[in-house]
Amino acid sequence: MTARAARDVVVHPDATLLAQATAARLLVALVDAQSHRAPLHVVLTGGTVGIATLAAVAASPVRDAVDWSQVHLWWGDERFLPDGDGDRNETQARDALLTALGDALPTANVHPVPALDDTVPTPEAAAEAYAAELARYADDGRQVPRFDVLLLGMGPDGHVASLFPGHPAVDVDGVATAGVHGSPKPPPLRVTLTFDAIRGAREVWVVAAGAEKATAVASALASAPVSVTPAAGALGTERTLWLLDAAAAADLPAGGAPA
Ligand SMILES: O=C1O[C@H](COP(=O)(O)O)[C@@H](O)[C@H](O)[C@H]1O
Repeated sequence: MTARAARDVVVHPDATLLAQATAARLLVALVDAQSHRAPLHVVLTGGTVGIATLAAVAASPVRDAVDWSQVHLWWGDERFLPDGDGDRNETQARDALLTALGDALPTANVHPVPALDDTVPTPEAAAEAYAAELARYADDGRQVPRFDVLLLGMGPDGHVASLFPGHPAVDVDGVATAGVHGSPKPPPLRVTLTFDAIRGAREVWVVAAGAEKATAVASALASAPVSVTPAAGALGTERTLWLLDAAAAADLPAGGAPA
């Protein structure tokens, strides 16, 4: 399965509507997919719009149309901090959505990146343990499950997951995860999916809002080198979708983005 370089772009008026529309899109995508396959594997993102999207999922009555017992949740990246730290993407996702889903979402279906503790002292140890968990759900000789939807936020520098411009993790291949040191965005220690893992997803959705992201959005959609704008390398095998607010789309050519 080869990732496709063509990208679709949808622009919403503002960040609030972007999060609500992304939540609606995600819920319908899950309901549709559940009509013909199970279980589903969804990769969550941290970041401003990513967490607002999860909160919008929690607030939607359509969430009850999804059979959450057949949905597995993963993360595209994690800040390497102790369990329960408020800066962990997992903690924020639990607060925004997972707690609200309650018993509908079995605990065993939630696969956070291991947190910093005595048994997991380094990002590399967490990355290795997370890769092992991913491999448990993989088939067809793959390293990760066939993700149905993989959500990614994007930083103003063009990073996705914890793949930062010029950082070694951008070039890691052959493995599903990597430890990250010296992230330019705090905290410095992180764990990330690699591009190998991301590009195996059926659908990759990059969600970004705000004028400070406009330059990186335009760069990624013009297929800049991933060493410069990592988001350019975020591709799905069936679809790559960019979901933007008007401010983030401001530097795109009129009418959207080139493929
Ligand atoms: O640190 C992170 O940042 C990005 C983007 O965050 P945003 O607040 O600028 O939207 C996010 O995608 C990533 O998961 C997270 O770890």
